[in-house]
Amino acid sequence: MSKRAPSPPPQIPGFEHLQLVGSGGFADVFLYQQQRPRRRVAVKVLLHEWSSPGQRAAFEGEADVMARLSTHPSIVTIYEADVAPDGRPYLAMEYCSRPSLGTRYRTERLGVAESLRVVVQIAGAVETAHRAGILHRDIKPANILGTDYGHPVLTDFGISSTVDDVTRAEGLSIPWSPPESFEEPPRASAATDVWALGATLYSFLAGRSPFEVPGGSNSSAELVQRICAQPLAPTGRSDAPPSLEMALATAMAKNPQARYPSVLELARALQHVQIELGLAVTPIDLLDDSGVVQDDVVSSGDDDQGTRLRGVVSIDPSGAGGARAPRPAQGGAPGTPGGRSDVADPWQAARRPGRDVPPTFDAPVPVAPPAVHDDTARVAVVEPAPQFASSTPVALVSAPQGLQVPQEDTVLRPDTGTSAPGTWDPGTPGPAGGPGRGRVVALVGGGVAVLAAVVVAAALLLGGGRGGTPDPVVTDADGGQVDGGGDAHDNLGDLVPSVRHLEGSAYPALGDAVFTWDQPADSQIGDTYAYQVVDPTSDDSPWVTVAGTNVDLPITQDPMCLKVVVVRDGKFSANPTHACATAQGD
Ligand SMILES: Nc1ncnc2c1ncn2[C@@H]1O[C@H](COP(=O)(O)OP(=O)(O)OP(=O)(O)O)[C@@H](O)[C@H]1O
Repeated sequence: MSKRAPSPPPQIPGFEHLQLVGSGGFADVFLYQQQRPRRRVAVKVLLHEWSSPGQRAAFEGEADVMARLSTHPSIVTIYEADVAPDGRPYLAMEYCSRPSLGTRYRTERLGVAESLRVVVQIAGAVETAHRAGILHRDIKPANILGTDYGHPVLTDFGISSTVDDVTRAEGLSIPWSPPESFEEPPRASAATDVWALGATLYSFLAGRSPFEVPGGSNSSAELVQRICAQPLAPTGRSDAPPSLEMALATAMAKNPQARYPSVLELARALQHVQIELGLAVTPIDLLDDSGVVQDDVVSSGDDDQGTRLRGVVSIDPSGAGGARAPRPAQGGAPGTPGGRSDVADPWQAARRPGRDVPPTFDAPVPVAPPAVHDDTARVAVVEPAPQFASSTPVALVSAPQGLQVPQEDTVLRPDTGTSAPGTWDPGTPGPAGGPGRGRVVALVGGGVAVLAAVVVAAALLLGGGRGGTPDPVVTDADGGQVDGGGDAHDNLGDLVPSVRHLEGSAYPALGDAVFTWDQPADSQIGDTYAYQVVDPTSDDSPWVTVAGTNVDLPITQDPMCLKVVVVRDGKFSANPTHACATAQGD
């Protein structure tokens, strides 16, 4: 936490100051009452020292990007951006009344189910940003806020990048930063966010950041050294399956090329874990089939946009449609994320669909929930119901005695290297002349050299999921399928198609219901199916795999409704087919 005193709240016409919410490295956040419309808003005010005319111009550009992204359900909503009468730029945004994940993961034992759900939701936000050409670069628990409705929302999209001095704007939060952030010059790409999101999930599960030693010394220098040179330890959660530990190890591979090639791929792997655990599969919210969120956001060649700094970088949105493929960045040198080759990277090859092992479904048996299922964030759900904050009490656990919590704030890089303002291509080293890493880098020393050798075996063992968004196929009132359950097409790349013609007949007198369905149009040898009885009071009914195309079930609900997916090579239909059984007379 910042040790400085908060700045005075500015007088803002149309807003009435209520109280301080918190202080960060670059800004203070205040709660204001907006007059028209009347609502509470969080106002983030840049400190005076960051408020030069150029910085204000940068701020406006950044606010525009933020506002566009903020239509995403997992990105904080921006209401307006302006300059207060005292000269400080401010952003008025949705006030998130729930505690941030940064607070929660230190004080609660977050369940596996909730942790997965939150991270998959946030992954949709990050992937959306990537497709718009924006890297977040400061993903961490504290930057995931909780809305009034308990939804997790990502914030802090490069607020520090609104400053037109790259050297000063350059920031990072060490516990969640990947090794390449500490190189000289630093490198940033989508892989940076993949690591940070993985590190965030790890933090939720472990109750500490990944390279923090409980009770030990956790200085920034020691953290950097461990991040760069030490293998990632398992979370230690008995309820985290090996596939989840493997997903974390892959997301946080030292070598950026050994990580998931996109945040979307990480999210899919986590969906796969959800399936394995019998949990509801959290949708990945993306905008459209093309993957292009905005057509006029930063694109390659924006080097002259000097006011857009580190948070707004050009990546190739055109790669988004084929989201499984690694995103080629422009001009990246061989061996850098931008220069990585789809062919030359054995780790990416190992992750390709069809080569993932092991498949999740291999026998027609119920997939049991985890033995220790401590997710208390159960709420009545409508399909699907991503919730983030617990509506029921959770066990509070105190921080271990003697724990030295590392510096979690976004910190400026401690150097005075010259630099030119502007965007930078994530496929190339950092901003021109790059801000030096000073002491941080010096501490890293040769540690980075060992990166490629560490942890990469994880990729070979990866069984990451490749499932899609489980929007159910709509059924009519009689339980008949409206959509027809044909081949699915969504925004997640190539997909396993859906079953067709799912129909159910309930026989109350006999106490059972029979569901039948047809194979997908392009059925393949080895296809199996999984079904889930829809329970309106729970989101974690088990998925059960079957080889055939019908199932006879005892009636446990009225009506009896079923979701069915095709299971192919460990992947599953992007769109589960959904139908309710029609009651028969006899
Ligand atoms: N929209 C919001 N609603 C409620 N609280 C918010 C909102 N935005 C930020 N905050 C809170 O205000 C405080 C300051 O946020 P800010 O983003 O400036 O800094 P930070 O993320 O804590 O630090 P840094 O960005 O320097 O790492 C944090 O406690 C954060 O949770």
